[in-house]
Amino acid sequence: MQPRTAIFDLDGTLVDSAPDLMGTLNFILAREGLPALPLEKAHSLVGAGARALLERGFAVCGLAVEPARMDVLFGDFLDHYGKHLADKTVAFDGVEKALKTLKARGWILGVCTNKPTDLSVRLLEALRLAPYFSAICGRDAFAWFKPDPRHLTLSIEAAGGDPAHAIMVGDSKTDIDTALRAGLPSVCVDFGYTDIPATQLGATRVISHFDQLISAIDAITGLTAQPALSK
Ligand SMILES: O=C(O)COP(=O)(O)O
Ligand SMILES: [Mg+2]
Repeated sequence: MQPRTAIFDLDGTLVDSAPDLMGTLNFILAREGLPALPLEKAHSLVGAGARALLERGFAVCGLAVEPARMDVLFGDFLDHYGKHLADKTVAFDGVEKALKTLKARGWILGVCTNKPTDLSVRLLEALRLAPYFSAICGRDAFAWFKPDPRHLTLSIEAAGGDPAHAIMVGDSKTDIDTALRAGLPSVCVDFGYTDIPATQLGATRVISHFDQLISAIDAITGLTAQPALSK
């Protein structure tokens, strides 16, 4: 059988990174004399990359920032976050067990995230998850990024997989839209960072814990096998 590829989103899917992302956002806001935003705000702020997080954070505080000033703040954000990216961030429960099981079954694994590639690699290394992945492709890895489907299809190819035999696992509208545009099935976790309920995003399957990932994937691969079986 053709090896299959599972591509994972990072923030809100594999890792609960909100405490460190929001910690850095609040560090920048405090420096600008603005009040801290609560951790729960991560649901509406995280998902489109660090720059969007920063811009959205200032917008929530009612402040429009000039692009040139935003460039400087973004540099400061990356600098601070880079030093704190694994302070409080942990993998979601059951992640490593699920990755191990998929690997043992011969699946190719990869990451497709809107986080910068270098930070994504460093975070996954700090959490000892990097060795599971054949490719870790951030927002800057290609000329396109999620929800552009080429970020996903190129990540699959970078991992050595075939987009015709792949699935996306994510937590947000961005991830599921990307999978839909690429014509791929998807699994959406319902514990990530999104204001829209996971069940409303159009994913093929929704899971509430990584312990449910393997059966969700089995159901999807069973579904994709059905047309061939009925021929
Ligand atoms: O950090 C972000 O805003 C996005 O990251 P994700 O694509 O891994 O969810
Ligand atoms: Mg995410």
